[in-house]
This record gives sequence, structure tokens and C-alpha cells, in this order.
Amino acid sequence: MVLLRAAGGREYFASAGGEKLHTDLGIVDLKKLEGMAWGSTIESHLGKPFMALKPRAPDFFKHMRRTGAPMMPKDIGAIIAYTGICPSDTVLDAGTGSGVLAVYLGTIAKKVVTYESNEQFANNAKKNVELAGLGNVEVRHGDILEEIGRLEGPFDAVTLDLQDAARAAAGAYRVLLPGGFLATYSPFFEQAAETRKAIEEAGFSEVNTIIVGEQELEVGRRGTRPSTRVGHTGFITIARK
Ligand SMILES: C[S@@+](CC[C@H](N)C(=O)[O-])C[C@H]1O[C@@H](n2cnc3c(N)ncnc32)[C@H](O)[C@@H]1O
Repeated sequence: MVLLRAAGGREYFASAGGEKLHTDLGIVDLKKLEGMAWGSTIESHLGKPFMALKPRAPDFFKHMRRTGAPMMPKDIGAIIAYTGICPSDTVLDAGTGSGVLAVYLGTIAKKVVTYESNEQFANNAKKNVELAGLGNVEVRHGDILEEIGRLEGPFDAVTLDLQDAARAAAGAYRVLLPGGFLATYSPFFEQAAETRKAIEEAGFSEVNTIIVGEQELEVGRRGTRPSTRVGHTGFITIARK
């Protein structure tokens, strides 16, 4: 997969060696991309330049088709940092949603198995995973609350971003490798408290609930200051088996 960047911030995903890409800046012959170095520029039939870049997770985040609230990069970063998910890991994830977290995890872990109960959302997530070219992310249409009892594991980490995460805590404990981490994400206080209680009751240790802050800087003509936009996303609970 190649990210083609053109004037005016236009971006397109394309397969090197594929058919022609039709854009408002002209037609790009994707066969010309074969064997080109990253950063090379090709021209459309109208002579407009397109720079070929190697796509990275933030590009997928920007372009993935959304079916609901995706997890934000700041929260994804914290989950990866506090669980230590690494290239030898197999990760269980639910709910998939658009697959944003699953795609980020797929760029790091050996294997990601992710469950989405809504068939339409699961199909959309499969397309997003395909766009990202990640053969190690398996999107399964199913209810994690039913499936987790049938899963054998062991998984090195489990990530849960769904309303009923509390009800999957005991199952997560069972399928985790000893020493493995669980990360849950809850947008509401009440949900976070209920999930944390279930996590503790399931036998997890090192339970920690955090909010990850992020504030942009506004750089203006009069000066530089923190952005006045303050947005809440969710509560992350990390726990260890
Ligand atoms: C907030 S979204 C997840 C967003 C996702 N983490 C991302 O980064 O794109 C929650 C998703 O969980 C799904 N869901 C809810 N309950 C579920 C269950 N029991 N099993 C599997 N998926 C479930 C919903 O359909 C929804 O798509």
C-alpha cells in the first residue's frame, strides 16, 4: 500500500502496480509506482505531482472509515506503553468498532484477534484492516461475552473497549498468560468504576485507572499558548494477571 500525497493536502491510498487511480488532479498510472523509492514523485496525466509515501498508523487513523467513536491516539499510546505490547505478542481485542485500536496494535504485535458484535461494523473494520495491509489482524464477527468462554488463548494482552467490559473481565483473566496485561477503556465514570470492580474481583493485580491528558499548542501571530479546547475521551484501566 502506498500513500499518495498531492497539492492541497489531498491524500490517496493506492496499491503499487494496481490499475489507474482517478483523482480531481488527473489520472495516476499505479503501475509506475512499482519499484519506486519512498518519497519519489509521479505525475498524473495532467502533469500534477503525487509524492509516494510509506503509510504509517496515523495515516490509517486519518483515512479509516468510521462506524463509531474510535479510540484516540493518546489513549492508544498509553495502552501500548502500560501493557508493553510488543512484536512477540498475541493480543485479544473487543469491540473492534472501526478497528482503529486493532490496526495500531497490528502494526506492533505478532497477531491480533478482534471481536465485533455488529456485523456491519465488523465488515467495515475488515476493509480498514485490508487498507492497512495487516495480515496479522483477524476481525471476527461475534459477541466477546459469549466467545471469551470458548477461547483457549493464551493471550499476552487483552484490550476491551465496549460498554460491557466488566462482564468480560473474568474471561480475560482466564485467557491471559500469567503476567499478561488487561486494558479497558470506558468513557463514563460509572462504567469505569464498575469495570474496575469486576477486574479486581476477577483476581487481577496492579490495577490502575488513568485519564490521559493532551493539549495542543496554538501558535498564532500574537503568541503561543495552550489550546483552550479541553476534551474528555475516557478512563483507561490497566491490570495484570
Ligand atoms: C467504542 S467502539 C470501539 C472502538 C474501537 N476500539 C476503535 O478504536 O475503533 C465499541 C464497539 O464495541 C462493539 N461491542 C459492544 N458490545 C460488544 C460485545 N459484547 N462483543 C463485541 N463487540 C461489542 C460495538 O458494536 C462497538 O462497535
